[in-house]
Amino acid sequence: RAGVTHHLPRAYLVESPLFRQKRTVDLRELLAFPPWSAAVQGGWEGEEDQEDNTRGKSKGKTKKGPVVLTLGDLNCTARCLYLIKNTYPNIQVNSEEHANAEGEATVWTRIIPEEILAKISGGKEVPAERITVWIDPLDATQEYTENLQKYVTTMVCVAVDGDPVIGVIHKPFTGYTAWGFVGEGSNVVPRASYNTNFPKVIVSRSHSGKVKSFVQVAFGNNTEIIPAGGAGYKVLALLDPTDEEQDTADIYIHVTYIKKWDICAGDAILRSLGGQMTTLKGEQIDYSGTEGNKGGLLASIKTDHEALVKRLPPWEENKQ
Ligand SMILES: Nc1ncnc2c1ncn2[C@@H]1O[C@H](COP(=O)(O)O)[C@@H](OP(=O)(O)O)[C@H]1O
Ligand SMILES: [Mg+2]
Ligand SMILES: [Mg+2]
Ligand SMILES: [Mg+2]
Repeated sequence: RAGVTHHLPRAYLVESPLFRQKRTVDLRELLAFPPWSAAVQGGWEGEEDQEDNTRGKSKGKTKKGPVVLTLGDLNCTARCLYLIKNTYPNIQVNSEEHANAEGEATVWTRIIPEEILAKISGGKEVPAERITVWIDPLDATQEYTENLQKYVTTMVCVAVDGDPVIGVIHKPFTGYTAWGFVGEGSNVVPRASYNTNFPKVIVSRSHSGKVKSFVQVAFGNNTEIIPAGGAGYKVLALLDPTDEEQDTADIYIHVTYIKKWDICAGDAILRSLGGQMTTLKGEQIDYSGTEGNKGGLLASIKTDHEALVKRLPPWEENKQ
């Protein structure tokens, strides 16, 4: 018996404020997470004044404000991982890029800015174990190397029990940011209407597989197909973002393998607006566990999504 006396009663631990603080997360804290909170709040102007100024160097000005160097976002990966893991060891963080976060001394104060407190009500406490964060510091890498900057985004997504809940898609070269919080709101809106009889379909330009014939079988040989880079960019094409450099489309289809950090943020934003992103068989995508999505993608909004799924030809994952 003597050996167990040093154990504190479990009830004591669970009631301890310290214990609770580390194990439940107010989801609004994650929307307000410092590396992207400036973007969520609508601008990068204050960025260089922030106490913690490691996010990225200003690379000159556009009429919409400073352009943030994409390398800064890669650097953010290390900080993001470190800050989240250090504060909430039980949150699962999956990021496309890995960097050594040693020596990162920044502290996350977890203060939620007034603007977010005003827009999103409380009661969003979730046990950390149920949260998975997906980070894509650079989406449309191929296009970035071709200097096609309009396609480039950085994305963050928070999933709870595998469901996408918060999504942020930021365009570092124009400073535009779209975010959505399922059940709470979004700073972006859908367009007034969508043509799904003869839809304009946006698809990958560099990982296309056999998407063209797939789309033509589904919607006809004259279907307008828009090849574009970036999964974040293609989701924004379904909405009405206040960003000039943006194609528009009625649906987004992807037929090859894709990773969950590429799609979770777009899925969350679409869901926050009543839209849907599913596999080509119409299944919800689970944003916990493994990083790959093998079922392809169909994204739509203000549309009978199931009816679209029915119009798609048979699809086999290993034939793309
Ligand atoms: N078949 C595939 N295998 C792995 N990643 C893929 C893929 N198809 C698309 N992706 C990734 O999904 C994102 C959007 O692709 P696309 O621009 O072709 O539509 C890109 O993310 P990254 O640029 O972050 O790597 C791309 O690498
Ligand atoms: Mg990649
Ligand atoms: Mg990506
Ligand atoms: Mg990437």
